[in-house]
Amino acid sequence: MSLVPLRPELPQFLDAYLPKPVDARPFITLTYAQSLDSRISKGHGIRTNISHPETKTMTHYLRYHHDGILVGTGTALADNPGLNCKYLDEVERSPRPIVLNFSQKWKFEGSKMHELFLNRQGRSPIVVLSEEPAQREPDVSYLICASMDWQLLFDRLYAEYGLKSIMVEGGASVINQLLVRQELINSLIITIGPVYLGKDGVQVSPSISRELNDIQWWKGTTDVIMCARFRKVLS
Ligand SMILES: NC(=O)C1=CN([C@@H]2O[C@H](COP(=O)(O)OP(=O)(O)OC[C@H]3O[C@@H](n4cnc5c(N)ncnc54)[C@H](O)[C@@H]3O)[C@@H](O)[C@H]2O)C=CC1
Ligand SMILES: Nc1nc(O)c(N)c(N[C@@H]2O[C@H](COP(=O)(O)O)[C@@H](O)[C@H]2O)n1
Repeated sequence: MSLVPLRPELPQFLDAYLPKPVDARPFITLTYAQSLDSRISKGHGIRTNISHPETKTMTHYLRYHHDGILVGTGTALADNPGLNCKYLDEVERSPRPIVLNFSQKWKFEGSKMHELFLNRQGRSPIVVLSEEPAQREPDVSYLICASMDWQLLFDRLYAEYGLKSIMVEGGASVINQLLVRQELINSLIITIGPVYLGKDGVQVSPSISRELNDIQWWKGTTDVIMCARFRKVLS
C-alpha cells in the first residue's frame, strides 16, 4: 500500500502534540481511529478500516515522529499489522514495534512485521511477557516484566531500549486502560470516521469520566482529527 500525500496543513496542526523531550521517561502519544459510536473495529479479531487515506497518511507521519509503537496481543493477532512507517519510506524512521504478548500467542515468524523486517522495510519487535518465552525467536528482543505496570514498562523501554517517544495504537483493552492513566499520556490524537460500527463493535471508553485540555480539531475530506491533552487531576 502506498500512501496519499500528507495534507499540507497537518504538520503545523500536529506540531504542538508531537513528542518533546520529557524528564527521563518516554513521551507517550495515545492515538487511534474510532467510529461515531466510539468503536475501533467491527468486532474482536476483525481488522476494520475507519480512516480515510489522508488520515492514514497522518498516522504514518506520527509513526515517523516516534521511536516506538505499542499494541496489545489482540491487535497483533487480529490485524497482523506492519507497524512500520511508510511516510517518506525511510526504514530507519520506522518506530520499534512493541507487542504486549503475555499470552505468548503472537509469533513474529510469519507475521507482516517479520516480512517487513526481512525486506528492510520495518524494525524487529520488542515483545513484552511475564516470563522467559517457551521458545525464543531470532531477532526478537524480549522484555520480561514479572507483573504488568504501565509506568514501569514505559520507564524500562526508555532506560533499556532508548525509546524517547512511544505511540500507543491499541487495541481497545490497551486504550481503555490508558484512558484512565492520564498522568502517563502526553498527547491524545484521535481520528473520527463517519461510520457507526454498531453494538458488536469493539468499544473504547474509559471506566470513569475524563476531561481534556488544549483541544484542536482538523477537518479533512471525510474524517476529523482531535488533538488534546488530559486535564491534570489536582491532588
Ligand atoms: N481503529 C484503530 O485505530 C485500532 C483498532 N484496533 C482493533 O482493536 C481490536 C483489538 O482490541 P482488543 O481485543 O481489546 O486487544 P488489544 O490489542 O488491546 O490486546 C489485548 C491483549 O493484550 C494483552 N494486554 C493488554 N493489556 C495488558 C496488561 N495490562 N497486562 C498484560 N497483558 C495485557 C492481553 O493479552 C490482552 O488480552 C482489533 O479488532 C483491532 O482491529 C486496534 C488498534 C487500533
Ligand atoms: N489510523 C488507523 N486507522 C484505522 O482505520 C485503523 N484500523 C488503524 N488501525 C491501526 O493500524 C494498524 C495497522 O497498521 P499497518 O497498516 O498494518 O502498519 C492496526 O493494527 C491498528 O493498530 N489505524
